[in-house]
Amino acid sequence: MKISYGLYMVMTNPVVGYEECARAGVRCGVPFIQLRMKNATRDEIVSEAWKVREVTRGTDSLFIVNDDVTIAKEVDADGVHLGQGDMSLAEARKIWNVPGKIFGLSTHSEKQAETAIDQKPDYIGIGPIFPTPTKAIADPDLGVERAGAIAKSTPLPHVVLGGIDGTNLAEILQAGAVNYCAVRAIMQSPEPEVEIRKLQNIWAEYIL
Ligand SMILES: Cc1ncc(COP(=O)(O)OP(=O)(O)O)c(N)n1
Ligand SMILES: Cc1ncsc1CCOP(=O)(O)O
Ligand SMILES: [Mg+2]
Repeated sequence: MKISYGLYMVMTNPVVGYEECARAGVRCGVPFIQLRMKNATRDEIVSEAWKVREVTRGTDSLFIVNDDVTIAKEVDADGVHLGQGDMSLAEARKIWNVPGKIFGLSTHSEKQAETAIDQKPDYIGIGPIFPTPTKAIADPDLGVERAGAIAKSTPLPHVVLGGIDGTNLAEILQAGAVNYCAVRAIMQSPEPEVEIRKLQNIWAEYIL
């Protein structure tokens, strides 16, 4: 799994719709595209998940389903992302025991990032960096320096998130993060491709 790639796109309520947003991500070569539909029925999620599966199949974009390993398995996604309050990675791996599938895990503190190592996720999420309305009950924000320090010290691949946009991405990279999600910054745009490319350009200028 790539370790330094920049943007990991999490799709929650994109104004252009999930399928179109996924197409924009694929056109931009975004390596991970996550479907994160909160407050939707299982049927609604499965229906969108199949569309995103078709859009991403055979492309450079891996398709990750949030929260529910049974949906990830049903639509033959490339991976699942689980939080501290979701099913454990061990349980999810029992349900979806297919080599090569990606299992991501959220962390919200130094301790959780440390504890994650034994669970052997393919990557960890680290956040939130800033307060965010995107997650209904978000953990306390870590701030830029603390999130960067966790990103630098963990031996696991990471992606930081929470309140990231074009105005603060550079300072977040400066603090030590390499990969990041920006949810509202992309989802609220009628032209997600434009926003994705802006973020990718900042990252490329900073990291490459
Ligand atoms: C890449 C990535 N990192 C963290 C999260 C958050 O997952 P979780 O803590 O389970 O919260 P919800 O997203 O389910 O509300 C994520 N989805 N993706
Ligand atoms: C799902 C999640 N987990 C921690 S912060 C977050 C949401 C980040 O969204 P935004 O980029 O809109 O602040
Ligand atoms: Mg979750």
